Parts: sequence; C-alpha cells; structure tokens
Amino acid sequence: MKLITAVIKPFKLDDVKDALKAAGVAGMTVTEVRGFGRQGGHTETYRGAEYKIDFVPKMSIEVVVDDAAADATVDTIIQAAATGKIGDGKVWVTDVSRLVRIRTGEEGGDAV
Ligand SMILES: Nc1ncnc2c1ncn2[C@@H]1O[C@H](COP(=O)(O)OP(=O)(O)OP(=O)(O)O)[C@@H](O)[C@H]1O
Repeated sequence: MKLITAVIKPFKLDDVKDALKAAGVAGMTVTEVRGFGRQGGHTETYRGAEYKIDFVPKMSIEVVVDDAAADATVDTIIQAAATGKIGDGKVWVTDVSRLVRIRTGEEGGDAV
C-alpha cells in the first residue's frame, strides 16, 4: 500500500477529487493547510489577496492505494492540479505498513 500526499491549490480540489473518483479511488482525506515552497520572494494571489513568502493557503490530499495504482494516481493528481503557474504544489508517495478498516477488521488491499 502507498500513501499519496498532495499539496495543491485550493481551487483545484474539486477537479482533483473528480479525477480521482473517475480513476476509481475509494476514499480520500483533505485538510486545509498552509505552507510555502520555492515561491519565496514571489507573490501568489488567493481570493483576491496577495501573499508574499509567508504561508499560503493550500489543500492537502491523502489517498491510500494499492502499490500497482500508485503511479497512475500520482499522474491523475498532477494532471488535475496543474495550472503551470508557480505554487501548483507537490505530490509525494510514502510506504504504508498497515491499513485496517475499523468496521470489519479487513486489512491491506481489502481495506482500501
Ligand atoms: N519540501 C516540502 N516539504 C513539504 N511541503 C512542501 C515542500 N515544498 C512545498 N511544499 C508544500 O507545497 C505547497 C506548494 O509548494 P510549491 O508549489 O510552491 O512548491 P515549489 O517546489 O516551490 O514549486 P513552484 O516552483 O511551482 O512554486 C507549499 O505551500 C507547501 O505547503
């Protein structure tokens, strides 16, 4: 199992969610976060306000998928989240050692 974490522009959340659902992803977690990348020294506009260097509002997405689906899921997120402009975000992949569905006790791929 892989945990795919993506930090994206908030207005791209619906596009990414729709693309992931279309790709068959069974669930996801989203969190409002703030952060910065290499855009330091530049400005970004969010809801009409300009942010400089400091923490820019972003959405963090977490999706756990089978190993075989990880690369395609990353590609799906990139395609849906990209604007080509600075601050589009990042996506990274982490190994998951155990996944359990609390209701049934199912584990691993059965619990996705
Ligand atoms: N190294 C990192 N570790 C953790 N989170 C990061 C890292 N880099 C960026 N982020 C998160 O991703 C968000 C968007 O990053 P950003 O798109 O600015 O990355 P970048 O690599 O600087 O790319 P760009 O050149 O497009 O700005 C940041 O606001 C931050 O929340």
